Amino acid sequence: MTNFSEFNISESTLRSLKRMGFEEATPIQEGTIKFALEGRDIIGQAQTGTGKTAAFGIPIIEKIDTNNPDIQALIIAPTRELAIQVSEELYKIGYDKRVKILSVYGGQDIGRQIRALKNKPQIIVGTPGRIIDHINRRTLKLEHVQTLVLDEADEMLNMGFIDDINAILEKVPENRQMLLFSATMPPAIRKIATKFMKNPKEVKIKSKEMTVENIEQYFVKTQEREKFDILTRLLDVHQPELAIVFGRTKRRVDELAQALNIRGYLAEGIHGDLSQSKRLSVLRQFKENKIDILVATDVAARGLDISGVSHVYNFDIPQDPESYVHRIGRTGRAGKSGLAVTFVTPREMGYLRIVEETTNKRMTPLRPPTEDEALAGQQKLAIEKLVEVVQANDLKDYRLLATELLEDYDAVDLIAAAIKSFTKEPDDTPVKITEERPLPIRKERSNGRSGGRSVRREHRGSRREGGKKTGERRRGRK
Ligand SMILES: Nc1ncnc2c1ncn2[C@@H]1O[C@H](COP(=O)(O)OP(=O)(O)OP(=O)(O)O)[C@@H](O)[C@H]1O
Ligand SMILES: [Mg+2]
Repeated sequence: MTNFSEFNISESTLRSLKRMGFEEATPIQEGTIKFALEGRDIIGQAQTGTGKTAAFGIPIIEKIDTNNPDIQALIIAPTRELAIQVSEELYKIGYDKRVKILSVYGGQDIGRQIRALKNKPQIIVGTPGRIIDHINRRTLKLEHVQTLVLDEADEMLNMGFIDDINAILEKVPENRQMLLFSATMPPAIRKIATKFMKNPKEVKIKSKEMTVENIEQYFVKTQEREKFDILTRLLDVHQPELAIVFGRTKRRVDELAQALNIRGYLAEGIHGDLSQSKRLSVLRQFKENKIDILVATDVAARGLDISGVSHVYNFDIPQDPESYVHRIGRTGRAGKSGLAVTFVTPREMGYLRIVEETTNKRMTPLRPPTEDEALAGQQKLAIEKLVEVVQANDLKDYRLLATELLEDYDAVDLIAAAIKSFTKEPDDTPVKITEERPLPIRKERSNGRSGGRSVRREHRGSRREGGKKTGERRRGRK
């Protein structure tokens, strides 16, 4: 690995990187920064959580002329959450150089964005729909853009943003540099890329598997109606630091979040029908550990970087292997370890095999924990909490009471009672989870890795979230 100081980058950026704790470049950064600085178009593919944001962010910051008030770089991302996250990372990289960055996305007051645009940002990070909106209002001038980035390019095309992206491309100078990044690059996107790009340099970080090694991957074969109890037992045994549970539909996510709360877990759902402010507040609560479990549709999968996510549960197996890669990639980021469990009904085993074929990695079958094992998991946590209280050494006001109690009761009974009261015992309060129809029966992909696209489109309607309430357009869906 190369230390950032060995790249041809400025002192100010090096200082910012150092403050961020970045010392060595990750492989994708090492493979792309030099070419990006030279002005080459790039198609960059590397596993989830391996620093693709900085791979385009560092050269962009380097190239910004801070004396020039024009918008010099435009980054397009599929969701607002991601647009915000990318702008934050760029802000950090450009901190010492004092680069001005603005994010624009649907759901946020446009007047406020228009005022912020007057403040002459040099980099814009935005979602396609809102960028188009600003172009139409003539509040966003892109004629001096030198670098254009599509983060999660394949997802934006899947979401039907191709017309929007075409329209945006028409507004940026033809001789701009274009950078395309994602962990998955299905052949269709390469084809489109070559249409838009000039002699792109393809940088693919070679690895045996498409998913990172440090994620342990399991599957549980189970009937639909048993999934929820298995999930709660797994949560009890695993005791995740933070977990994401993915569900197939918005209804599923709402029901799961509610059911988890009924059973005593701190969970919140996130999906495209929620208001912008609700989505952001849920995400903030999750980042601040005020909730332990985020229940999400694929909306939360792409690109989000939340430290502390130790476990990912696919309550429903995703319909296409790319989604799987991005979903489980929310854990095991930046070299940390993670664990992913995918639930699969017997009829859906074909999908599991397709995922494995694509990722080139087999999932280990996992036996669902028993109720006793779940209880043992919770008791272990209770003991940890109890010991923490003891170690905090702040029991002065309780010692006398304890001594008095010990005159009447047995010491072991008292401790057992304390553990019991700290233990979240398995709970079978009835919950409502509407059964999802299993995915249509599928045989293994016949033509290897490249056949996913058409299948993905067919079932689009049932999986994807509509953009109606979100102010984002999703065209191109027939
Ligand atoms: N050189 C580095 N040294 C240390 N940490 C890094 C480095 N580069 C990036 N990171 C950190 O690694 C994490 C993952 O980076 P990033 O979000 O860019 O991954 P990604 O490749 O875009 O993943 P995804 O495919 O999920 O979008 C972030 O927290 C980021 O700050
Ligand atoms: Mg990313």
